[in-house]
Amino acid sequence: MTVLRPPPSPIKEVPRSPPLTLSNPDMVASHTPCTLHTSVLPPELACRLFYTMLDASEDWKRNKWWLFERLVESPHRTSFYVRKPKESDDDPVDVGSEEWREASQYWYNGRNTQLPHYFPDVLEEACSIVERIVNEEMKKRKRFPLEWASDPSGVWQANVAAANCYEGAKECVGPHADHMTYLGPYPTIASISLGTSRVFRLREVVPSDQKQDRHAQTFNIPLPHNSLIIMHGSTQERFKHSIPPQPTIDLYRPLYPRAPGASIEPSNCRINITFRFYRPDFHPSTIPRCKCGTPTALRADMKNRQDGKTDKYWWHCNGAAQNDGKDCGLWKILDMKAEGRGPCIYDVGAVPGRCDGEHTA
Ligand SMILES: O=C(O)CCC(=O)C(=O)O
Ligand SMILES: [Fe+2]
Repeated sequence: MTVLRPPPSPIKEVPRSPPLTLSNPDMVASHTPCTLHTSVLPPELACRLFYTMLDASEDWKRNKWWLFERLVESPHRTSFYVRKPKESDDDPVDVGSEEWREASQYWYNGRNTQLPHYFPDVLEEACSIVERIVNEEMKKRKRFPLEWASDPSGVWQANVAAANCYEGAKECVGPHADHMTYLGPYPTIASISLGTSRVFRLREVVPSDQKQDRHAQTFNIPLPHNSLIIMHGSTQERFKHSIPPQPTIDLYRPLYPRAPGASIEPSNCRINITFRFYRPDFHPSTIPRCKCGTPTALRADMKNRQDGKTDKYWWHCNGAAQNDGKDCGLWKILDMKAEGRGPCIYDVGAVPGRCDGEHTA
């Protein structure tokens, strides 16, 4: 007897797109959930901030963590800053408190560190300008249901900054999405670049149920001195970002000398500062701990994205990074309501922009 079977369905060829360089703000906005802004600070301020952070970077550290029984070191130096509280702050960040020491320590993968520094004055000056640009941009964009609903005006403010120094063409940071432990879902992160131009690379994590239909594309965005890239809500949920090593870089020649009459020295360093808002409802005291006794880390379930409202996030043990590569294996789903977090855009309803959780770029 011959059994007739339908012919096997042909394996679908999914076309791959080559990496695309996004060389201007319009291209960045149309392919990614980020916006690019050039010449953001007055040139003298940008130069002064570059010199201040470059000098400070002598004391910045290379992060160290355990990876498969090997202690590895990050191929760049990093540091963490906390904004000085304003007199009008209801709930100021106290840089001296144990809780903020813990949050800062988290930036260094759980290693013991000194207290974080307050923003130097020049960083404060730059931060006010960056905040203005971020808020103008956010007014034009839809808001996501799980974003923090700060106050009815929806003003974004940075309360911490992480800084990185990449010396030469080979220093880099590998592909990652920023942990959301203190940022919460759909954070806005404003990232300024000073010094040598480097490529910022974005690559989408394609959800498991779309893998049959499409491949991720790599986007390369050259970030020149004094440019700002804003990673808007959904960037950390959908994309990994990196600063890849390059075969060569162009030296940066500052516009101004360090002091009047001094000669101008070209530099092979890039300074990056990411301004962030650590949400009060993700205060260090509220972060679940695991059996290792350390705060867990929060990350988005990038492969199983939902509708913006019911997206999944996981608290997971972060102990392995420092505990000889051993973790306690804890994975626990974030439950905003049960954990008493919010208010989110979704809770307050009437806010500027749309809040339908639909993704465009
Ligand atoms: O240097 C950059 O532009 C990216 C830095 C970064 O990804 C980070 O600090 O999380
Ligand atoms: Fe990052």
